[in-house]
Amino acid sequence: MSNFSPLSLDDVRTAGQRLAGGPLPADFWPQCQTLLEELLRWNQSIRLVGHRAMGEAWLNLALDGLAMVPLLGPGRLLDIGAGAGFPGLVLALALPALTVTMIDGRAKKVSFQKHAARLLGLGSRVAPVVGRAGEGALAGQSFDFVSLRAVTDVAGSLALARPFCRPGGLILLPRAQADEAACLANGMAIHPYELPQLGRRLVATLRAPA
Ligand SMILES: C[S@@+](CC[C@H](N)C(=O)[O-])C[C@H]1O[C@@H](n2cnc3c(N)ncnc32)[C@H](O)[C@@H]1O
Repeated sequence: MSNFSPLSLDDVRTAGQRLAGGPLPADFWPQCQTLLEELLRWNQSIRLVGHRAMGEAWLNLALDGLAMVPLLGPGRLLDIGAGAGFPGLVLALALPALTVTMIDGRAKKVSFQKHAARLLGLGSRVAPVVGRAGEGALAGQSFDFVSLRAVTDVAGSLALARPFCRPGGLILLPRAQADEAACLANGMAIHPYELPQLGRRLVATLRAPA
């Protein structure tokens, strides 16, 4: 996106540390750089994401994913509609005690998830799945955390997430500021954050009854 000011790696790290709310693994930044470079390289021949430049990818994919870190802990995360692996892969890199299942209906996107997981040495901590949640895929499985970013509206996201969230588990929806009213109307808690150049966004959460 041409109207983005260039971001230095220092700017990115400072913002990312603030969003994550605590220390990240020592190899997080170089691993994330490798992930985004590989994504943009694949994206030249197979359209996976709308972003074309590194600055945009750092902001929208990496930093935006880090905003969920303070709300997560050890356990199992299901990222529904993860696309090329976002936020799932960023969260797997940021949180070594988290295992991440990513599901998407588009096989080409899941191929990239598998390739990136191998490249980054994420091994058995990451499980990429081709399929559509709500249509039988992963039926009967339950997770400590369920996230959906940019998949469908708030009520539709909650309907997709609920069957996969264990009692007492947490559903997380990273959303635009404009969705705050819809999140509140669905009984969700709001966790606002600020992205450099992109402004205020939020992660809305809903705790499943224990
Ligand atoms: C706009 S993309 C967002 C991808 C990623 N979450 C991100 O933020 O970059 C939405 C993705 O959701 C996937 N999707 C939509 N409904 C789905 C469902 N029921 N199960 C699995 N994937 C779904 C689509 O295939 C698409 O890749």
